[in-house]
Amino acid sequence: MATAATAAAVPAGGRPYRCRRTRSRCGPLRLHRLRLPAAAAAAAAASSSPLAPSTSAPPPEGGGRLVAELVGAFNELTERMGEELATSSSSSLLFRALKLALPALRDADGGRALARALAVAASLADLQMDAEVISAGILREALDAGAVSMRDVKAQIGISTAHLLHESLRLKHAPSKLDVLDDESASALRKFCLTYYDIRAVILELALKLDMMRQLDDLPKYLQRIKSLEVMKIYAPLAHAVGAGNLSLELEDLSFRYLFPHSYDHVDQWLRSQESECKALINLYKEQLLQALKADDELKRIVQDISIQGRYKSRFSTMKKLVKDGRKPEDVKDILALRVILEPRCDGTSSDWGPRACHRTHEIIQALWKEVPGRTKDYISRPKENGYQSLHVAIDVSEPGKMRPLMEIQIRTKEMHRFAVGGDASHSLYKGGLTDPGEAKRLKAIMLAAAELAALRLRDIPDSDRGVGNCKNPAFCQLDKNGDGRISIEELTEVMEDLGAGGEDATELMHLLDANSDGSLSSDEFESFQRQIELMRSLEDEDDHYRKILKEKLHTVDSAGLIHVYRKELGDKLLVS
Ligand SMILES: Nc1nc2c(ncn2[C@@H]2O[C@H](COP(=O)(O)OP(=O)(O)OP(=O)(O)O)[C@@H](O)[C@H]2O)c(=O)[nH]1
Ligand SMILES: Nc1ncnc2c1ncn2[C@@H]1O[C@H](COP(=O)(O)OP(=O)(O)OP(=O)(O)O)[C@@H](O)[C@H]1O
Ligand SMILES: [Ca+2]
Ligand SMILES: [Ca+2]
Repeated sequence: MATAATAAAVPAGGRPYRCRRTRSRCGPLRLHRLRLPAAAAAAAAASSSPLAPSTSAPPPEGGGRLVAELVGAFNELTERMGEELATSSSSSLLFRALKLALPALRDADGGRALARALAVAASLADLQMDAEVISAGILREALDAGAVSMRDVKAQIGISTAHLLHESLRLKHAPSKLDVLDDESASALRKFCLTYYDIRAVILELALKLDMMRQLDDLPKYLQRIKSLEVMKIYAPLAHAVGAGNLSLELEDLSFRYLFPHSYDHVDQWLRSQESECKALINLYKEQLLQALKADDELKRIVQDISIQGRYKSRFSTMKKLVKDGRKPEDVKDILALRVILEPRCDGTSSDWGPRACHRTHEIIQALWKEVPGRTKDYISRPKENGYQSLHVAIDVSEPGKMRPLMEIQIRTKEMHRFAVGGDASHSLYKGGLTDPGEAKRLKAIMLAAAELAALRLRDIPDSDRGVGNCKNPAFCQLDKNGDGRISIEELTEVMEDLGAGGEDATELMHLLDANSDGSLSSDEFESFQRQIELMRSLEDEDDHYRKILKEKLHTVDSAGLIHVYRKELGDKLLVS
């Protein structure tokens, strides 16, 4: 079964993932517990992949394995956060949180607890949350499991992380305040959450809910439905309200799947049957349109920047359109979608350069593709009551003998886009169940204030020669405590002890990685170790990918095979008896 995570062709909102190092892991959330099997190490040594470690050292065991997990998880998180958020203070905070969580969770729930904690942290990093929120995400599972205490968190991580954890524990019980989960009480509860709880803790809770929804198969059916209902009524709209677009889409799709499995299957089958082709088309059209717009002389004169976003519609959003007014699938005009965002030149003397650029873009589109008559909406000439401005056209991308869903193109200026995302016509109002523009403004102000305060706490340590700009390899800098450019045996022993391993493990790891036998690790030696860790993690990802495919394939065989025949026969027989 396709997951909601695969539904969006291109991240619809939020910022794209950025890879600082030349690694291939900047994709959807996949963070796993690191295993270092001997076979994998042999594969690493034999591999011609550029990721293959230059050292043929066997993979570390015991405490060394914990260090490898620590470094792998740390690298992944800082990479997902992006360079400007991963300040020296943030790196240090994350490193400490991982050091506390790893030994506490390593063996809990067969390793799944650690994988869950890291997946939550990865979601938060993808949402571009700060290191305090991410560290709380790492530790929440350990706190729930009783493996660390609030006192540990306060002492070893800091008061801000402890506060977020405290808030998120309070939030966990918020739905129990309701007797019935109807629209009115759900809306009141959402408002309550956004008013009385720390907004960053709300976001942490959303990431935890996403993780819970991804594991829902493990729960009994009735719990699956109760949890899905809560997510549908409370958490998905909350995610829209705080602007966590992709997260809300996935929450919606997952809860849709558990609440209405038959309807979900219908929509899923229809969307899936054309998904890969349509996603490829979106990327192709995006490129074609960008080239055409950039080549146009008139546009060149009045516009200084053009960007295009694309997306494939989610399962739940499609279902809503289909049932809204009983329309046919071919009448849903935004299954494929592009959005052109134009930035008029600032030296423009004429104030209508924005609208002119949008209309010129429309003409170029008309020359390129087949516009569906009567489906164009010009909210630029006639803005919506809430002030929303954009020009919408529907394009028929079918070919002879090949019917396809329609493609919507939204054309707007950067200014109009800002308003559609954060102004009175904001997406949080449009989708987030907020009815009052004042409420959206209040939320935005709270968000900005929270970010400002967090930035004060998390900025680079002044006068530090180990700030982000000076530290090419943050994991190395965390281990090289005295900043002399080498990781000594004392430094390695210290981290081992923090992870609950002994000094002899440090000696063993040093022996394994110290290629020139000078008794310490240079940055080059450490980078070889990191490449090895990276390779192991990519093998794990592949394994995970294959496992998903096999699960799906084997399930298909099951339902068409003997078990299915048996079940049907039994059902038929019971019916006539
Ligand atoms: N942020 C924001 N986006 C909007 C608003 N109104 C419309 N949109 C976007 O524009 C798209 C299409 O809107 P319309 O062209 O008005 O279409 P519609 O009347 O919703 O028609 P159907 O898509 O056919 O149901 C929506 O799916 C949104 O993506 C708004 O007030 N705020
Ligand atoms: N034409 C488009 N091009 C690119 N992204 C879009 C386009 N239309 C919507 N999106 C984005 O895709 C995400 C999901 O949108 P979705 O289709 O569920 O709802 P919507 O288009 O905003 O509203 P509606 O339910 O009325 O269609 C949102 O982040 C939205 O901004
Ligand atoms: Ca050192
Ligand atoms: Ca050395």
